[in-house]
Amino acid sequence: MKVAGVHRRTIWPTEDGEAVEIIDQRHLPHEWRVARLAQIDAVHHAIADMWVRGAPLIGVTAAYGLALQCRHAATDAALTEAKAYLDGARPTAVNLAWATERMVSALRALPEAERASAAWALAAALADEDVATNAAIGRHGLDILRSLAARHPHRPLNVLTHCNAGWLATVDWGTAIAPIYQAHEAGLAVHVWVDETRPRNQGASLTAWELGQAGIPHTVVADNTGGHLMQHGLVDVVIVGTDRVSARGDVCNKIGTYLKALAAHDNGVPFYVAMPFSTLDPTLNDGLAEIPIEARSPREVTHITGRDATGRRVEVQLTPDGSPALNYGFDVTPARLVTGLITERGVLAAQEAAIRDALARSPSPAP
Ligand SMILES: CSC[C@@H](O)[C@@H](O)C(=O)COP(=O)(O)O
Repeated sequence: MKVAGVHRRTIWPTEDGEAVEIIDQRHLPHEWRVARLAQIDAVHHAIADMWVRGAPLIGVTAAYGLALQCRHAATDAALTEAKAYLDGARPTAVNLAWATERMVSALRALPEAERASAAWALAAALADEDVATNAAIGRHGLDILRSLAARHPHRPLNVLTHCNAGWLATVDWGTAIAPIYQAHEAGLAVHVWVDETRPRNQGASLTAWELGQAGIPHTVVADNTGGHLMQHGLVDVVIVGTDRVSARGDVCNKIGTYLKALAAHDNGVPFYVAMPFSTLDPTLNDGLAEIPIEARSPREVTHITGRDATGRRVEVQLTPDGSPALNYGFDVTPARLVTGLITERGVLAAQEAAIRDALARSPSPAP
């Protein structure tokens, strides 16, 4: 994706090879800040405190964290310890454990002396793989958008999305937003309804910023607006990302996604989920019962951060002193409400047989 006309990824190794750099997303959309992560502790903190966020980007960042740690200790025990430490940074997005597992299982097969350099190369390969995967998701999703747009040739296609499953949530392209980028590049007129996504406002601050950088028409709406828009025929399709999908196709994503799926179902609006296979958790079946849901600080609900009239970043309190708040980060949408899963291997029904068949059938696209 281009920022001010320059193509960038969301994570990259430094020229001296001593660290990785990331965009500190806490400061967007008002300030562009890059942070250097040179130790596993810094990587853990950047994930837990959401300097980086979005399931695929969390995974790749953790892979680099493991690679940095390998320079200090690369025994089997050290790898296991580093993996457990990083996996604990955020519990819901399975891409984190997926990426560290890919790293550890490949590194264990190597002599200890070769592990540090191999780990760095492997983390870079995972980053490249993420880009190729998301580009493929974009191509498959574009086919859906084209066929929906053909029903309304004289107006833009209205897509609603929740949270940020765009470029900033991955290494490049995004998952749910990748088809929108590709539609825009192909000259298909698209307009995006962007849910603000309380409490951390990833839609209002990140998705809106990304789409603005790309020149894609969009409108930010309060989270409660989607149902009304759908009742009035103003949404042609919903596309969201996901943090973990169970074997039978239940989809965990940012809190509030389930309500959008219910509204879409009630109004006959297709509800698609963009899912790289790194987000599939084939060990779980009943997503509602089994997917761990991250509970974050109540302060994210009681307070809100933005820019004041002087341009200063400020945090203000919304709630009365002493009112308790609860902050679940994610919810689960049952498979029956999902029209289809847009994956790098094609568009699948959110059903166990289709998912397992695709898992067995074809490899992920080459980086
Ligand atoms: C391609 S990102 C998919 C999901 O990770 C995304 O939709 C989401 O819920 C992100 O949540 P976040 O808490 O900002 O990490």
